[in-house]
Amino acid sequence: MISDPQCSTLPHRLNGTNLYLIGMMGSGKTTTGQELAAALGYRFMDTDRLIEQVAGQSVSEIFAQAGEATFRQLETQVLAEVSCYHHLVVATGGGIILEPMNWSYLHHGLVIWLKVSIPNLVNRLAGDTTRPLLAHAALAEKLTTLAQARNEFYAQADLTLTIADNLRPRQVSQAILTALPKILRDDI
Ligand SMILES: Nc1ncnc2c1ncn2[C@@H]1O[C@H](COP(=O)(O)OP(=O)(O)OP(=O)(O)O)[C@@H](O)[C@H]1O
Ligand SMILES: O=C(O)C1=C[C@@H](O)[C@@H](O)[C@H](O)C1
Repeated sequence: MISDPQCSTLPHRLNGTNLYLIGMMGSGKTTTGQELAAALGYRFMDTDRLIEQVAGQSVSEIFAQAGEATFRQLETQVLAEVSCYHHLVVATGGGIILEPMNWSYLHHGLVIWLKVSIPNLVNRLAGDTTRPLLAHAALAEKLTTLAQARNEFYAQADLTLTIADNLRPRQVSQAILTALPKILRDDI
């Protein structure tokens, strides 16, 4: 539940507007998104998990068997469907920001960038084998290269939250709740 009285009118002011979390792999979109959804009384969805349900395969299997281009098509298809609903917190795939068409769906809601330092991402993702773009690569170097190519797209978010390395998921969620009123638009 929302504990800060300043944020207690937030669910009403949001009026069901979806919140889309964007950011690098490991930035905490899923973990934080679940906290945020619970605090707002929203449903939580994760585009990677929805793609896996549609395809009947894991993200790694889709990349290996059908290739990244097919994964990206599925990602756009899933995002288009998700954007038809409301009262959702959506954890998006790290690369969803690369496809211009995806922004037309993301902008149906409010877009929040979880900006996490590369060393912190490395700590979180070391040993994780579920992210195909990080397989067979030196983790810090690969994450740095991806971030350099993507940060200009992540920066198109409505809200950027720079996450201190020691901030727990619940504190990140609380920081989003505190910052959201400042970016609420009149047209939502
Ligand atoms: N604030 C946090 N503090 C410490 N660990 C965290 C925090 N947020 C997430 N983590 C951990 O980092 C890992 C990655 O988190 P998560 O899966 O939520 O990231 P993600 O952004 O959804 O990644 P992806 O885009 O690859 O699915 C998990 O092990 C999670 O427990
Ligand atoms: O950053 C990326 O491009 C990706 C992130 C993951 O969430 C998955 O969407 C997939 O592994 C690709």
